[in-house]
Amino acid sequence: MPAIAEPYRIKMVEPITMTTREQREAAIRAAGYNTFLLRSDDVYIDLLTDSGTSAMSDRQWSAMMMGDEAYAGARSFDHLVESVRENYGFPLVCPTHQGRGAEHLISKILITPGQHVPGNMYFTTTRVHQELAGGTFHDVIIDEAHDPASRHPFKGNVDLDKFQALIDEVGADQIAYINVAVTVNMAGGQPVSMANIRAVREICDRYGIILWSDATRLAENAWFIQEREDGYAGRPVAEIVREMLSHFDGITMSGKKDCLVNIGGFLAMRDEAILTKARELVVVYEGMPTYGGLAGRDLDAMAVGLREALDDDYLTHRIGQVRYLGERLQAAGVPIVEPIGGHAVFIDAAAFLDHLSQDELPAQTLAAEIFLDSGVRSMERGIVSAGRDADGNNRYPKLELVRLTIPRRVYTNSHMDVVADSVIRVFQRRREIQGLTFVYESPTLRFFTSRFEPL
Ligand SMILES: CC1=C(O)/C(=C\N=C(/Cc2ccc(O)c(F)c2)C(=O)O)C(COP(=O)(O)O)=CN1
Repeated sequence: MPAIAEPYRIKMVEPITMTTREQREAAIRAAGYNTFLLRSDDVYIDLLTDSGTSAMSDRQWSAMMMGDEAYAGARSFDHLVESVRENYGFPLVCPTHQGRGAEHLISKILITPGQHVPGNMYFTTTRVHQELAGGTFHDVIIDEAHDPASRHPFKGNVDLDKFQALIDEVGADQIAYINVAVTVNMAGGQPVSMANIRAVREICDRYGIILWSDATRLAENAWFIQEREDGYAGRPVAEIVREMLSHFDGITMSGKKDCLVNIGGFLAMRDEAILTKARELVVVYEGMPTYGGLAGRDLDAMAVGLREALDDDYLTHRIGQVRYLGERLQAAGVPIVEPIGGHAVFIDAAAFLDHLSQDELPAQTLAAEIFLDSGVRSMERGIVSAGRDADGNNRYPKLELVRLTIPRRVYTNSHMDVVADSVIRVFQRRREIQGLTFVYESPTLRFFTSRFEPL
């Protein structure tokens, strides 16, 4: 892909400082070898997450200054609704503090305890809210998604046979809804094709099953459709997003990704009955239906950001930057998930540290080693993130990954070079690296707060 310069100029900067090896050794020990527990000041280049870490534009900041902080019926809510209608095509919106707020509401609304919820690979907060509402998650993603080396162009696709088999097994009436994430975070930021979305829609129409989307990275998904799917070359991303979403009954949205804000989320839908239930619940868990746990200024920033995230030049640069980092690692022989995803480069930690067993926590170990080498923070997305099953046994995911997650409009390719050089240095001395073991294991979403020590 031709390198393009940032389609913006920088108007404000936040100084960052490089630490010493001694400072980093003390910091990672204090953090229990868990990058989630590091202090921001101890981190040089922060690739933990693209969630809430984007840089906002001058248009977003100025919209914030006009935020309406009325408790009820604020103009800011109207601005968000107008932006969702215009850009996503959904008439009804219920704001929440962030994506999991929306996941909480829709799980309670659509799931009757004992029902089943198929989806294209799990995501931690999505699955936990489905389970808390009494649902059982079933992974219906195509097999290629679980193979880091497979170059399938749409690894996020639903396996239609798996979906049909679940319907045949439990009955359509026992399927609360199917949740199609665009892109698929845990598979490596992998997209779903328009053809697959249409095919899932046809099955849902045949059986009367609700088709929902986790639209958190929908703009990046649309950019991959433009790049890879027949008939979409040259079509604006904004148009592709509208077509994608036209097939869904509604979405949960974490605005902290493809709406370019630091906090925010929402439910968007067509069915008034679902909105009515969402409004009954949102006042209990988030706030009035016109603010949903957010300040008016946050709603305005999200209304502007969701439109900016659909810009073709912005997306070509953003995805190009992720690809630049991935290609530098590939050139050095570092094993990564292919094709390179939209929001992150996912290192195949199992291949990288193939002398460690999964019980020696390769991804957790590698994330700590990269931080020790350079102060670059990444995230474990392997056995620790997968957690334990209902019987209390460790889940053993096929993907044991370290995610180098690129915030939007924050770093330059010079920072990407620092990251690549560090990962390559660690790769060159990988045989010296020993694993980690739990010293404290949190019972819920353990990757956030567990602590470890070297074996
Ligand atoms: C595809 C999807 C997400 O990626 C997502 C969040 N993502 C995060 C933050 C995070 C979440 C859960 C973790 O185990 C994790 F370690 C990191 C992330 O870094 O990727 C949410 C939830 O949106 P909320 O964060 O606005 O509530 C829903 N759907």
